[in-house]
Formats: sequence, structure tokens, C-alpha cells
Amino acid sequence: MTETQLHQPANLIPELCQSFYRLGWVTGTGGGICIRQGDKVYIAPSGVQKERIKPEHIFVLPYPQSSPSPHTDRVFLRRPPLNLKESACTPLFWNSFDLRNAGSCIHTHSQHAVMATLLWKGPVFTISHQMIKGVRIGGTGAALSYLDTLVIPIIENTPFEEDLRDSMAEAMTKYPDAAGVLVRRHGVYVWGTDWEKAKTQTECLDYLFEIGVKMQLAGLPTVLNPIETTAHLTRLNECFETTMAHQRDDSFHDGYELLSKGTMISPNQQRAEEIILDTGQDVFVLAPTGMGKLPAIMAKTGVTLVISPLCEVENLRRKGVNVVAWTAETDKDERQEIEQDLKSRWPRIRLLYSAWIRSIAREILDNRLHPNIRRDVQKPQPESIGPLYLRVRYPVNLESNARMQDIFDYITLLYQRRNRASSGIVYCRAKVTCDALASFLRGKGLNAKPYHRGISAGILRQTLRSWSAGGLGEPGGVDLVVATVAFGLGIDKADVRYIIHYDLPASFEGYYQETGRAGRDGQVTRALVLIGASLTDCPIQAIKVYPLLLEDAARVRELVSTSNPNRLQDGFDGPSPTQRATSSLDELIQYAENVTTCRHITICQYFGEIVDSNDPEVVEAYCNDMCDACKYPQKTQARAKVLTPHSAIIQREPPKTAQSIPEKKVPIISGQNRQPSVLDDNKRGYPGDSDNALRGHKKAKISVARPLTQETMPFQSEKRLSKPFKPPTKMPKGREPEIVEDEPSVDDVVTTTREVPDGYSESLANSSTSPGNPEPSQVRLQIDALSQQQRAESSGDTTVPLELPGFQVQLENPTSSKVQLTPRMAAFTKLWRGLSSLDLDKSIESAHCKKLRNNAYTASPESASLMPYLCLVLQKDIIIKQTEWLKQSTTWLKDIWAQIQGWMKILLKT
Ligand SMILES: CSCCC(=O)C(=O)COP(=O)(O)O
Ligand SMILES: [Zn+2]
Repeated sequence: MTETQLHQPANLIPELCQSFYRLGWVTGTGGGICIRQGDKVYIAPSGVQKERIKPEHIFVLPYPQSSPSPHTDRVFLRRPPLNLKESACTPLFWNSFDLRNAGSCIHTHSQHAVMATLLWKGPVFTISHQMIKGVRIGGTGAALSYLDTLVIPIIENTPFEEDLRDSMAEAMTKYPDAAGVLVRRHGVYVWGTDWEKAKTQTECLDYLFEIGVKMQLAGLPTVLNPIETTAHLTRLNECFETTMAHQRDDSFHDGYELLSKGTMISPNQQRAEEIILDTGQDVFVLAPTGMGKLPAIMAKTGVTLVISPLCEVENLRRKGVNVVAWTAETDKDERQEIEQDLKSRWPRIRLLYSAWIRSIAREILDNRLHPNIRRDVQKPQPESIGPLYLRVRYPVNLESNARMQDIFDYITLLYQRRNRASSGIVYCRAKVTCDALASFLRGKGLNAKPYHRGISAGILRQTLRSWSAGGLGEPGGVDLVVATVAFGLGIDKADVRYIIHYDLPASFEGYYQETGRAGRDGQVTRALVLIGASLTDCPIQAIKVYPLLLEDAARVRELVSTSNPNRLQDGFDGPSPTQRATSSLDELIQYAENVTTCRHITICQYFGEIVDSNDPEVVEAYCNDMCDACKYPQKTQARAKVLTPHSAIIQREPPKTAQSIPEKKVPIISGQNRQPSVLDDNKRGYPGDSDNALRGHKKAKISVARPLTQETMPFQSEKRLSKPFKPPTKMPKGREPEIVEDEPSVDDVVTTTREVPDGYSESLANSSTSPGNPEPSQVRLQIDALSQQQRAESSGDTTVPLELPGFQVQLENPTSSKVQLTPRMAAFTKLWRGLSSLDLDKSIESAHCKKLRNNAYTASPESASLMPYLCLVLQKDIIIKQTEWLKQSTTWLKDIWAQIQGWMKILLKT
């Protein structure tokens, strides 16, 4: 045979097929090679013994011709006379010609390729620091360098080879640098400018698949390049930049740009980012508060749906991230714009914030996207979460000046101990308290400013700016904001050293979120709640029989229980949002009252974790003397005596009135980890209390004598902490400990005035005073025992079906312009609890699930206490058809997803 004849494709193909057969690349069931020479394409027959193909069996087709679809007639220049059919790969080979101008394409059923697709579960196979020099960029361009990272897309298999055409074309478009496309559980297509280059690259890739598989199985990392310097990503980015140039807004940055601007990436973020990039799969991240959204925008494309009670839009926008929020306040036009963008091929939006997303989420969940869920729970990295010293203070003197002085003393002591001013937040329930306290503290020389919705936006911005830059005590600066709950959404200041709650917060979630704003830099931080105060407008009779704490709680309960009476059930069986809110509040009261259980543990228990608080080792693991209950048990218990019903009785006769009040039922929470609470005692109602006395009046001033058994603690310093800690992660040993100061003394007289709280809807203020609505005291009296279900929820009983609140009632209710923080948080917690309980659900028990649960939960108790912050990452550009997803998924994955969908549907009331 002459040289020319040897290189005649019809002669080459049989010869090559023989050697490919010996390599195990092709068999009678498939695999092969095609060669294009100018305007002719040579293709082998289908379903024959590949090592026995002869030149006369080769088909010749003219090129170009519209992609030869299996369902349309193909044009042939030559058809072998036998009853043969051209390779089923023809339309796939055609992709390489049309999209890469290839001269040849090889398809193998190599087991190395198949194994690679099984071990790399996402849409790409990646490897670096191997012999990838034999692979060309895009299969036909320049050779890759040793320093590059090789990326080969993986598409899902279909029953018929021809049906792979479109997904292969899609992958080739999406990964323009790739020299081949892997087909899961099937093999690989590799192309080159001619058959030699196609063959060399197939050999090179096969080698890389083989070694990659071996490395994976040996537990060795296959990509060593730092993610941000990975060359293929740079090129991918360039490619996407080109593709999306007309759609993208250059004023926005992605994760890499932020990194290049010096944004730090924490270990937890890195982990999430690796999963997103390595697997390329849709990812669900349940992350602790403050982890940061950077991982979500590390992938060059894709939309992240952030389910969070916090909306950090402004903050992220300032950083240049294209982020939008979908809230009750998003108007119709904005919604349309968001929807349009999300439905476009390359959405510009990267982060979509919402606590409840109705139509979008429904569409995503029902029609568009069915993410695989990979459970990869990591212990939070100690260095990413700072130690938080928690304490509850039981002030005896509730007079407002005394309390303000108390706070001043606390802060100045803190400054003295640190030898410098520090950043902090004092949360107050009412705007007027913020104003008064800020001015009090300012008058005493502290850089304090008020922050609430009664202040103009311009001044608030200025305060926020100064506070964000402050913390050093500089003249004219702001070290401390005295704020309502309006402050904090979106703040991201690393060095907040203390959070003080001047009033009892309205919910556990609120308390947790607010304290979570401190110590993001990992340094020791303090959180203090002052409880027992705010006897504003307090019914004297309530004080008589209830402890001071309960009185404060009663006021908050009244607020939360009446915060939006219109939101009551509409087709929902579960407890009303108001019930949920009061339940959360009760848990918070429990937190304050329970002076024998570690506070960190109480928090973890609230969020669903089962913790044996009697086991000293467990307690040490959770707290390590970083709360008052653990560090100073006797003192704390002594201080809390004031909270006991008997000690709190105020030695004063109630005013006599003719009208009597019906006996009060007090809610009982039977939480599984719960200690007995004063609230549990049903007998302790308001027996004999008078209506007038209970009703109270705005601006009423009440003087109350000091309870006889109250104890006043001396204002003294304490030893330095040896092992500071913040939940859920222990402070790493060896870190510089800080001093935790003791309480100042308090006085014994109360004179307070009722204030309208900020952070609650106007309807709240109206509802308690307008005709037809019950008076606050009556509302308080109407509190009923909690339903069975609510108790089950409170106890974390995951066998009880989880109900989600009816957000849509809020969203659709024209009278409700805003969804309040409290129900938002309650709903959010519900979803969070549900998701957290996934692995505990017996109905999805399987070996795999069990293993994951054991690894993730038993070995890592912290994982169950991941904070109420959900980040649902839905990478929109990776859309897996439902049928395919179901086929690939194991049963437990399907069940998990079904559950999430179920909750989301309830959440959205679809
Ligand atoms: C799902 S079709 C199976 C055939 C196959 O995998 C293939 O590679 C096509 O082989 P052919 O014999 O038609 O070249
Ligand atoms: Zn095949």
C-alpha cells in the first residue's frame, strides 16, 4: 500500500480500531473513530466487531451538512453495500467538526474514563500537576502547560447515543477550553485537528483519567492549583466574559475580583467554594451566621438563592456584588425585572435574597432545577468563629437612670480592661430608649449614637459609616450604637466587642442574630442581656405574683402575640405565627431563667441539638467557662434568685377594685431539654388581680419597692478567662484570653414610662389601643396553653410533621406592608429546624444516610447546631432534567429533596 493509501481514512479507521480494541477502548458494543478530510467525513459502521472492520465498510458523508440528526435523512457519498448502518456516534462526531473545526474525533468506552465519571460526581473532571501537556486547549488550540488545571466536562448518559448530541454541544459551548467530553457511565469523546492529534490527546486523557481515578481512590488531591490562580478558570472566565459581554454589567464583581481586592476567605468559605467548584453541582449550604456569601459567587455563573432573615443587600452592593432582594417591599416592576433576569440564559443577578420567594422559588423547585444534595457537613472552623462570653444580668434597680448608669459602668469597665475604646451595640426595644440612653452615654463621654427608624436615612447612613470605621474612641467618632432591631441587617463589622440587650429581646432568634453580630474577627466578645427591667406600664398585680423577669416577658409577650392579628391561619393547621413568636420568647425566658445550664448549650438546644448538659465533658466542649452559668455558677444562681416567684413578690398591696379578672392560663412549654420554668406553673396566674390594675396606662409611673430577698452583687473584677469560647466552636487553646468583668451594683426603685417599640408593625401599636381590639392586659390574659404541635416543635420532636408559617398571608395582605422580623425569624427557624432534622428522619434511613449522619452528627455535635442561616445555592446554569436526576439519585436523596420541596411548598403555599 502506498503512503497515500495508508493515510486514506477508509484504510486508517480499520487499523486504528484494531489498536483501540486492544486498548479496551472500542468493542462490538461501541466506541470508534471518524476522520474528516476537507469536505468528506469517514465513519465506521455501527454495532460491528470493531477490530474486524474493513475499508469497504466505511461510510463517507459530505461535509458540511446540517448536523445529521438521527431522525432526518443523512446525505452519503458512499454507503457500504452490506446491510450496515453508520455509527450511532455520527451526530456527536459532527459536534466536533461544527463546534471545534476538528479533523477527527475518537469515542472510547475506556474503563478509566467511565470510572472518572463515577468518582467526579459533578459536571467536570479536573486534574492538575500531571502530564497534561499532551492536551490542547479546546482540543485544537495550544497545548496546556504543566501549571494549568485540566477540566473535562461530564454529561449525563442517555439510552441512545444520538440523544447525547445536544448536551455534548452544550458542554462544548460552556467549556470552550475542553479537549473532550466525558459521558457518565459510558466513555469519552476526544477530538483534534487531525487523527494523530485526536489519538494523542485520547491517550493522554486516558492516562490522566486512570491516574486521577487512582489518586481519588487513594484519597489524594487531584487539583493542587490554588483555586484563585487556576489558569483554566481564568480562561473560562475570559470565555464567559466574551459570551456574556453584552449582558453583564461591568460595575459588578465576582468572587475573584473581591479576593483580588483583599477580601479574606475563611476556611468554611473555602470549603463551600471547593465543593461548588469541584463538583460543579448545585449546592445547598447551611452555614453559620456571618460565614459570608463569597463562595456563592466564586463560580463564574449561577444564581445563589439566599434564604436568610438578614438581608445584606446594601453591604454586598457596596462591595460590588450584583445582589437583589425579593421582599414584601419589592414592587411589581422590580419583581418582573428580577424574574426576567433569572429566566435569561445568563442572569446578571448573582445573589437573590429572600426569606420567602414565591413564584421564583416555586418555578425553580417545580420546573427548573432539582439539585443533587451532597451532605458535606464540616465542623465550623474554630478560627472563623470567635469566642462569645454570654451572660444574663438580673438588675435589681430597675429605675432607668440606674440601668443606664449600669450600662455605662459595664462599657467603661470593658474599655478599661481592654485599655481602649471598643465597638459595640446596645439593643433597646424602643426608639425613645435609644435616644435617651445614647444621650446619657454621650453625656458621660462615650461615643454613642442612637439608631432607629425614627431618625432620617441620611443621619443613619452617617452613623453607620462612622460606627463601621470607629471603635477607637476617637473624638467625633462612633464606637457604640444604641439601636432598635432596625440596626444590624447587613452590618458586617469584624471587631464588634460587645452586644448588650437593654431589654429582653422579642425572640430567641432575634437574640441570637443580634449577638451574632459581634466577634466576627474571632476575638473574645461579650453578650449581655439585662433582664427584669422595663417595668414600664407594668401592671402592679402582675409584679406581685410574677417574678420581675416574667413581668418583662409579659410585656414582650404582649407585643409579639399581638404583632399582627390579621395573620392568623388561612388553611394552616399549625400554631399561628403569634403562638410561634410567643413560644420563641418563652424559650428565651427559659434561657434567662435557667441558671444551672450552660448558656451555649441552651442555645444549641433551642436550635434543635440534643445535648447532655449533665456530662461535664460535653459541657466543656460546648462552653469551657464562657458563660456566667458555667464560670460563676454560684454567683449566677444567687443573682437569679430574684427571678423566683417567691423572692420576687413585691411587698405591696394591690389597689382594690370591684372588677375581678378571670384566671389566667399561662403557656407551658414542654421542651425536651427544657428546665422547669416559672412559666410552667399553671397555678401562678393572676388570681384576684383587678382589671384596672392589670390594664395599666400609657405613661403610667409605677414605683415598686425592692423585693426583700433580692441580692445586690458587689461590683468586682474577676479572674482572666483561661479558655474563652463561643458556640458552637471552642476557642482554640493558646489564644490570648480576656477578662470578663463582674456586675455593678444596682438600686432598688422603679420609675419607668411606657414606650412604643420599634421593629414592630404600626398595627401592633394600633391593635392594642384601637376600639374593638383588646387592651394589652386583656391580650395578655388571653394567652392560652400551647397546642400539642407547638409543644412538639418546641421540644424539637422531629417525628411531628413540621409546619411552616403562612408567609404568603403576610406577603399578600394589602394591609401588611412589611413582614416583621419576628415572624420571619420564626419561619426561618422552622425551616432551619426541618432541614437540620433531615438526617434524623427514620423514613430516609439507609446505609448511606446513616453513615453521613454518624459522620456529620455524632462525630460532630456542632454540626447540628449550625446557626439559623440558610444559603440555598442554586446554580441556575446547571439544570438537570428531573427524570435524569431521579434516575441518578439514590432513594434517600430523593426523599430529602422531596421533604425540602414539601416544606418550601408549604412555605410558599403553592
Ligand atoms: C447508547 S448507544 C450504544 C452504542 C455506543 O455506545 C456507541 O459508542 C456507538 O457505537 P457504534 O457501534 O454505533 O459506533
Ligand atoms: Zn459509546
